[in-house]
Amino acid sequence: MLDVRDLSAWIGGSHILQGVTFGVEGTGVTALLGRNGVGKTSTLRAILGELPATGSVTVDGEPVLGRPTHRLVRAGLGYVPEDRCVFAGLSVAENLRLACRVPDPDYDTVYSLFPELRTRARQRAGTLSGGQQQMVAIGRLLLNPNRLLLIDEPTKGLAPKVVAEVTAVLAQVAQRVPILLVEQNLAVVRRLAGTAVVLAAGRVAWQGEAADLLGDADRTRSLLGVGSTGLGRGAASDAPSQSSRRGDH
Ligand SMILES: Nc1ncnc2c1ncn2[C@@H]1O[C@H](COP(=O)(O)OP(=O)(O)OP(=O)(O)O)[C@@H](O)[C@H]1O
Repeated sequence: MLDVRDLSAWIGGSHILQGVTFGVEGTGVTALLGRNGVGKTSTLRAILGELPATGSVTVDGEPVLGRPTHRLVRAGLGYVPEDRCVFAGLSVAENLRLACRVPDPDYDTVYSLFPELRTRARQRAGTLSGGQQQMVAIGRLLLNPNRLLLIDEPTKGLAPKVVAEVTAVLAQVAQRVPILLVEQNLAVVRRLAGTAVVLAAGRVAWQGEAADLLGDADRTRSLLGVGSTGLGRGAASDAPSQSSRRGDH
């Protein structure tokens, strides 16, 4: 449903995306992977019109590259950036209400997936844990109809138990709407993704079935710089460079 072809973008004189080409199926989770700094976030931002880019991006055959971001969001591309962007000074209910763009927002789905958002409706979002803020960020997208969700590192910095909770919720969300997921935690990728696209130095270095990537330790190591052993152990056990990541609960 999403087709990205020859996407090219520059940031401050650096050629960050150098002809990225891949597709996203209309169901399930496609993981966008790669070592730090290879251009995963930039790819999402280019698709969404936040980063000027050349090439072609189509959604269900409709060209969207270069359209303003708000138009793409209205057309059904939902985005959860890495920093989640919840309004810290507003309550959970206010954060949700602000996101509504349709007359009949789907609170039933949101509250069935995230019961805590109802019980914490009056709590200021800034006082929520990282995992709860992630729920707000995903929940507010689901109030509106979506054709595709682009979610950037949703488990980054979260405690293992919370990673497992967020992962379980994403699995449920993926049954309703396809997800393009940037994720460093390979246990999460293994649990969620049917397809994987691996970037290296601004290009697609590999794409195929996620199980084929993660089942091949040498390939995983050469493409991602991490081993694939023990992937089933715990949700946070395989993230590279976790020592440099922020602790959060
Ligand atoms: N605003 C910016 N100014 C300068 N350089 C940038 C900016 N944004 C990204 N870059 C550079 O572009 C490259 C790609 O960044 P990007 O965030 O897309 O990578 P990534 O694969 O998502 O990395 P990570 O896994 O660390 O989040 C990196 O080298 C990064 O330093």
